[in-house]
Amino acid sequence: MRLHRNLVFASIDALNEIFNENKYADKAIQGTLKRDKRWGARDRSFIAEMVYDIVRWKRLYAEIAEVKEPFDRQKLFRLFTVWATLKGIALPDWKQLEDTPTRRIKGRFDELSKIRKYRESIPDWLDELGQKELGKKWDAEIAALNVEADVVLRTNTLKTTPEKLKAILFDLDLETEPVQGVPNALKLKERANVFQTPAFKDGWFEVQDASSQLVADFLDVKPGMRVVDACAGAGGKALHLASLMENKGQLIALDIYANKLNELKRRAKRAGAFNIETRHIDSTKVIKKLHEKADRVLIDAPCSGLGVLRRNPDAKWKLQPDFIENIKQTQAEILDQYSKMVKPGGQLVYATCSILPSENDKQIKKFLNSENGKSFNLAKEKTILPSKSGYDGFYMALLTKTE
Ligand SMILES: C[S@@+](CC[C@H](N)C(=O)[O-])C[C@H]1O[C@@H](n2cnc3c(N)ncnc32)[C@H](O)[C@@H]1O
Repeated sequence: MRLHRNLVFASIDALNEIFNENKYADKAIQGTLKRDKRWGARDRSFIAEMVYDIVRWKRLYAEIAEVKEPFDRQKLFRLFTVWATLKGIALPDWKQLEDTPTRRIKGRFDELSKIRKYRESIPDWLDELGQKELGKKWDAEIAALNVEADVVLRTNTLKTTPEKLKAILFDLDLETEPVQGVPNALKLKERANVFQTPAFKDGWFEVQDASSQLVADFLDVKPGMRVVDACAGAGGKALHLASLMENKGQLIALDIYANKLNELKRRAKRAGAFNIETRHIDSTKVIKKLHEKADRVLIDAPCSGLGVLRRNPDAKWKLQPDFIENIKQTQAEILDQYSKMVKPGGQLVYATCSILPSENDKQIKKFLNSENGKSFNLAKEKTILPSKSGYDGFYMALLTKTE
């Protein structure tokens, strides 16, 4: 592979924005890719791959390169030389790359790979937390969370079928395959930007990981029901729920952020999902008005996001232990208060994209032992681990409220 100067320099700029200006990796990459219209698909994937890799392996590469934060441009180039050397890419004779000790890089990589926190490139606190929560399973999970995620589509059954979607994408040279156990999912055989396709613009599919697609199914909604999606955000699961409800009945999408609900409305229009009503949670009244009114409630709770590190590698560096402690408190409060919206005999799903038991089954156990939780029974629960499934880490529990 020949390294192109403008692509490498643009990637270094993106890394500077991520590490020194606190930008999210996906936003920094998106902005960088817009810079030069002449860049083709290969150039774009080079930038995305290199930047994501260096973000993902920041700690390991910095140890190998013997550089400490803050990373000025010279240090960023040293991280880049580690990346290129480990990938077996011949380095050009640019002055920024002079005196790269290639053999030493490989030696240090072998040495540091013996220690998990370096091998998996994670902060000390995260390694300790993972070990404490998952014990022997942590090794395999953190390794799986460092693998680049597949692109999975969810067919919008309000507009088409997986078979038709597969055929339409095939005509665009986008090959897909079904995902076992996830009926409306199609996995891309090769990464591609699917957002430019007419099928996406016409609302035939959404990009949604296979594990995430199991959440709406878990709630067992039926057309004509009143369903509340209590933490709807920009609506990934709400759109899925609307399609399972065949646009019949009422789907009330709540969130504390109005801007996310606006995005949901935009997506719903594209998807042809007409039974969604958004309500901004700007006071406790919004929840009180819905007490005992819903056949089904989905709590897709705010969480650490540790199950989706594959697609957000910079979360390793942005997450803090305090945030996780606070979010657990929020999860408990949400379960306590929002469960009141379920009708007697109705059902509730609590879900997270975390692999930590303290955010998942332990949170549910605590709720079931609380005053409000006493009227619920655990019908079933599912923990999806990335090492076993190959998809994102998720947890979901279905609770039934007594009549
Ligand atoms: C995991 S995300 C939801 C993702 C969304 N359901 C989807 O499928 O695209 C959690 C959401 O909870 C929202 N949230 C945080 N605190 C909340 C609260 N107290 N009440 C309701 N929503 C809350 C966040 O704004 C965020 O959109």
